[in-house]
Amino acid sequence: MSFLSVRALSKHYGPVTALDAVSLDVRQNSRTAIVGPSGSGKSTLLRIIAGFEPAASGTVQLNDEVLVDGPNAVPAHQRGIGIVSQDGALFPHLSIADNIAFGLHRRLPDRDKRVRDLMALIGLDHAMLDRRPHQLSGGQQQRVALARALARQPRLMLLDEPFSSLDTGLREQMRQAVTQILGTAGITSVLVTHDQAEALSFADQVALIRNGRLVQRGTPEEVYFRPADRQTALFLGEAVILPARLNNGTATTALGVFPTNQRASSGAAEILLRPEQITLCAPVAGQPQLEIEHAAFSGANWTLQLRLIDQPNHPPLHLRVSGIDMPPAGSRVGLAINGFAHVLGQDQVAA
Ligand SMILES: Nc1ncnc2c1ncn2[C@@H]1O[C@H](COP(=O)(O)OP(=O)(O)OP(=O)(O)O)[C@@H](O)[C@H]1O
Repeated sequence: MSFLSVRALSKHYGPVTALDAVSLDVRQNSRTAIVGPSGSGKSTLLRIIAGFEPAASGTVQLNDEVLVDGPNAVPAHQRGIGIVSQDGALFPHLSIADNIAFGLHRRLPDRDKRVRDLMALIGLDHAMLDRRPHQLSGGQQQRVALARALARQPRLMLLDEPFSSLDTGLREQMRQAVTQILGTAGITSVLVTHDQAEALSFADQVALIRNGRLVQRGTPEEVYFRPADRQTALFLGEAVILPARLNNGTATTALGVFPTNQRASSGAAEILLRPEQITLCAPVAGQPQLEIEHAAFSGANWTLQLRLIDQPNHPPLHLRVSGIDMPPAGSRVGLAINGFAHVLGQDQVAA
């Protein structure tokens, strides 16, 4: 049952088609991440849902209430939607308490208590209530922005790249904290990000947009291991993509014969393996053998360049693997493949 329903939403800026008939369903109490390259239309979609931008055509419904029907739209402040943007946009001249209370009615009897409860929810000390935003760290300011948006008890929370101004460690920490806060508050949320790892770890549904079109949506595991096409595969993470000949549920490739996730397909195709599916092993007679040409250590992983020994014309294979005892450059190895190779479709949208 869809809580937020977007149907055939289109938007043009002069000759630019920012959104081209995008449809998306979001379940209540779920977390959706909209991911895509820069300029793909993610923020435009979020801004139309929020009511900051009119649509050319299409509809948006929230809990069966029509918010957008072509150019007709319910005003943003009547939608019951909260939004947290990249910079948080706190009012610099107001205290933290007043920033959070901004959305609450002035005569609300338990106003102070609501503010204190929200401070507790976002994990900030009450002693910070009298400070101004510039006296807080970037991560703390983003928490306050979230508390301010939560104060209005929104039906839906929109998060527009809310972690992108934070540095890596804090980003991860904030992502976990926000996921937990939204879960505790039971609020349906939609996150826009161009960071695929962020999308995969935040959401229970990932929607991938390219050139204004929805290319794929599914669980993080579905879109990562079974991407719709080559571009999507490469966008969502590191990928080993190989030409293959399909037959009866197997793919014959330069690296060997693997089971595929599409029994019915046959003929020439490209298959995808994620680096996590590949491990190095001792060379096996009768199986393709490889030589390690370069091995670069980067802490948790090694990045290897491998040469197929019996196929001098085959391009080198680049692989990220983990391991403590890495054989030195020049060593011969074999590869073991875990799970299924995914058969890639044709790219859905021309680049
Ligand atoms: N106000 C505007 N006027 C003209 N063109 C716009 C406007 N806003 C967005 N666009 C164009 O619409 C397209 C989609 O932009 P949008 O901001 O939605 O992309 P995005 O996926 O959010 O990108 P980013 O990740 O860089 O923020 C882009 O080609 C952009 O240049």
